[in-house]
Amino acid sequence: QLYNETVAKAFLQFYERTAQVVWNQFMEAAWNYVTNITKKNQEEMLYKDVEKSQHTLYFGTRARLFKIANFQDPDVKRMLSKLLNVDKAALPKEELREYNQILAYMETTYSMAQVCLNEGPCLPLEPDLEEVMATSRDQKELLWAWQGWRDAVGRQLRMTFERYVQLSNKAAKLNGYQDMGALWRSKYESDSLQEDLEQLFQELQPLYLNLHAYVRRALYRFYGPELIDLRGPIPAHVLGNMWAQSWVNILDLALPFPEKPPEDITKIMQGQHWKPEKMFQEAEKFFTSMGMLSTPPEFWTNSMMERPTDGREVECHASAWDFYNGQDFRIKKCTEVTIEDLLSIFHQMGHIQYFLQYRNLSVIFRTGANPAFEEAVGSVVTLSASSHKYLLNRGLLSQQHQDKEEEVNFLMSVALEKIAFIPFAYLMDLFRWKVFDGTIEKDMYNQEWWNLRLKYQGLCPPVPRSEEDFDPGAKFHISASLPYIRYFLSLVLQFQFHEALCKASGHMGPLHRCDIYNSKEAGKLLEDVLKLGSSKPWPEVLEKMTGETKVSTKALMTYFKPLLNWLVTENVRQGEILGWPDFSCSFEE
Ligand SMILES: C[C@H](NC(=O)O)C(=O)O
Ligand SMILES: [Zn+2]
Repeated sequence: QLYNETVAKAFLQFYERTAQVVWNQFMEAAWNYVTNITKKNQEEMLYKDVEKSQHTLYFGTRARLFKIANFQDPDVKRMLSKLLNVDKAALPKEELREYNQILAYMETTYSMAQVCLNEGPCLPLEPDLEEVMATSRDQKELLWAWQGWRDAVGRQLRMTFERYVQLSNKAAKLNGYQDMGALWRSKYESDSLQEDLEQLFQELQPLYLNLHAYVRRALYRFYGPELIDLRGPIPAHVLGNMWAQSWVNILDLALPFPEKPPEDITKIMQGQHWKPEKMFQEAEKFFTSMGMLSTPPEFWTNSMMERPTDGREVECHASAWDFYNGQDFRIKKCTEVTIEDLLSIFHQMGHIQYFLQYRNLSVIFRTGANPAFEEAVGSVVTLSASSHKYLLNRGLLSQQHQDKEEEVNFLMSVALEKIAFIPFAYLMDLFRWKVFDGTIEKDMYNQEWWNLRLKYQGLCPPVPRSEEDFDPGAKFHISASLPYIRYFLSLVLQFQFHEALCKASGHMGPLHRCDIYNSKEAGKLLEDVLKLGSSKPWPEVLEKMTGETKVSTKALMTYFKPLLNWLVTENVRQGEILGWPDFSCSFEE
């Protein structure tokens, strides 16, 4: 028949040639906008977005004409089936324009928002408000930043978000999905995704509940009973982070052995006059030390490594960019010289390494095996980069070895970053899936958000919230319409990868002491996986790396075993209550 496999191959080649051009032009326009937010650049980006959608729709509708089921070549079948989902391009022209304007408005409102002091300067999120949340120990100042940020962002986005949900669902339905949450979940090619995720979450609960109880005690010691209820949720503004998604900045309050504080790597970096470019070079060097690919010259000339000082408005949230021409790859980050930013750069450089490894695949396959793989690549390297062995070897620590107690302190610092993150990363899309499927009605957005924050994270807002507020919008990924479950799955996956790569590198001893720097064997294993992009179903790719076809918490639990033992002993000694039976938030009394 007319649309046979031979025709399909020619069709896909035509797609390939045209997509590279159209996507590259869109990426350039989008980059120009987020690194110089002006009306003109927004218009240019919106125009290129329409062109990209027209291209997607043209090929998506024609892909439907092929009887894919009868085809032999697995790549042809997989490529054609991926073209069938045209996402927002399915919307009628006028609604697509409205949708793109809404997306730009939400993301820009977030990026431009500031909180103004009564008399004097207005502070942006990065680096100022994040610095306050990380370093202030004055709960009134923390509340000012926490509430100010939500007034400046969330409240402005509430109405727009309601329309965003409507148009998202309309686009999803036009692609044959129940709602946008179903379309987002389809990227994982699994009909048991939600059950599997819940299972992973349940397995990690003991670790989280013990950490939560222990940190609550530490905060109680510092802030006292008027702020902290030892049987209740923790107020969300005293955990060292604007969204309480990472608690690493309150390590000083929660150090298991305070008489053996870890060296302050940020101070050491600043003492050694590190600059942002050196931080990027350090991250690249990690990958080349494993025999993996180095970045092309364009990366160093075109990236935005610091917030510009020429008055330009930019989107500071860190991200890695593929320009789909096999040569141009960039990172955008408002870098500060801190260890937190160094590890964030390792994470972003992991995205770049993925882009480099799969750049010769069809554009259709130039994504991670699933979105969590993309996030796990950079994060698995940060597990080595934050190890004592690596930091010592790179001159960022001077103390030769860690004794048992210093090791518990180290594991606590990693847990405050990784374990604290688990329930946050899980609930972000639990919330949005329920918003998209209608379980959460628009006049319940904020109270349902805090119900989930209470249920999963054991947090309370520090002051009463209302439906005038829209606190979810105060998180980048919600204002930027970026799915988040990828970070939850990546949190588990990165330890599974770490275990496999450490084994390949010949590492002996505890998993948390492993550092795969300089390991060509680990590099080869990782490279063979990244080269596949999304050309194979991700269980096959996972099996290639780890020998397993399922995501498993085993490696994560192995990594943190010494800490969990210490936490359980400590919590029993203190008679801690795990969880928050006093579930009301203090101001409600
Ligand atoms: C974890 C996630 N990282 C990222 O966006 O790069 C975040 O910042 O919330
Ligand atoms: Zn990422």
